[in-house]
Amino acid sequence: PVYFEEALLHASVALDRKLVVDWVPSCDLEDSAAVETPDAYEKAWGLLKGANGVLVPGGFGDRGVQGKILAAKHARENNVPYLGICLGMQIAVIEYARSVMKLRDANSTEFDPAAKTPCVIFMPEGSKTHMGATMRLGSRRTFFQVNNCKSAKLYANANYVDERHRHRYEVNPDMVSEFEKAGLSFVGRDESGRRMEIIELPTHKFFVGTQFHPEFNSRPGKPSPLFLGLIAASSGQLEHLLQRTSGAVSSPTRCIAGPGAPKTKLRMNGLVSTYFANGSSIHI
Ligand SMILES: NC(=O)CC[C@H](N)C(=O)O
Repeated sequence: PVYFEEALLHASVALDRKLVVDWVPSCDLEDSAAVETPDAYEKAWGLLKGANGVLVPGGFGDRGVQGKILAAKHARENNVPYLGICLGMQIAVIEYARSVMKLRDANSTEFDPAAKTPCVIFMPEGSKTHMGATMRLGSRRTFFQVNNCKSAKLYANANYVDERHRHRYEVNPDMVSEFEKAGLSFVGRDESGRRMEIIELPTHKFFVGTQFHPEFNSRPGKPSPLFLGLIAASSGQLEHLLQRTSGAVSSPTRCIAGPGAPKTKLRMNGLVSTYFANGSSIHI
């Protein structure tokens, strides 16, 4: 979780906004919590609904997954900026399949090995390419498929970007065209074109999911482009930022208020899980 908070901070400092991070245990958003722990349920939904942006980070196992799906749905339906990282991208895909495409059985085979509509699947070649290890790890290249999407603009219209990975499952490549027909764009892919790396909802203010972990490459003074996008979208500065990063504005104007300008309090929420523990812990 340290990486996420630091990446959020790097981006907030660059955009001159005060960051308020509320960690929401995703289990508390689930229907069962309304009955079993009503106070926690009220609190979790209050934080989520009050947030200017939502981050759902990575995780393993199925604990708290339903709560994360509800958070992605809330962000998607209410035009709240959303960044889903790794598992956070996979659950956004599952949510889209279930809610928008009416594929009620859609799931990841990580959570249900017998899923009738497996929209996220175990990477078949993982074990072969990594000498017995099943995790796809380390820096890999993502190629942008289109240059007018938000993430390509945030990465300064690069043709490709190298970011770090840590996963065993991936979007089912056989369902990609079905998703794209239903409006979900897969704007970044690996060199084969079969492995999905970045999703976007073009009609949404900022709804982005990445199979990679952009937080690992964020540094003070050199924030992750996608975290900048999340914070900018959460504080009404995305258009200006995109003009700057995509080169439409040539002079290096700051996209934010200068020193002494009043600060906007940015309240963000997220849901999260830590990397190694299961899904229900805390976050932004
Ligand atoms: N780091 C992650 O979020 C991993 C996501 C998922 N559990 C996978 O293995 O693909």
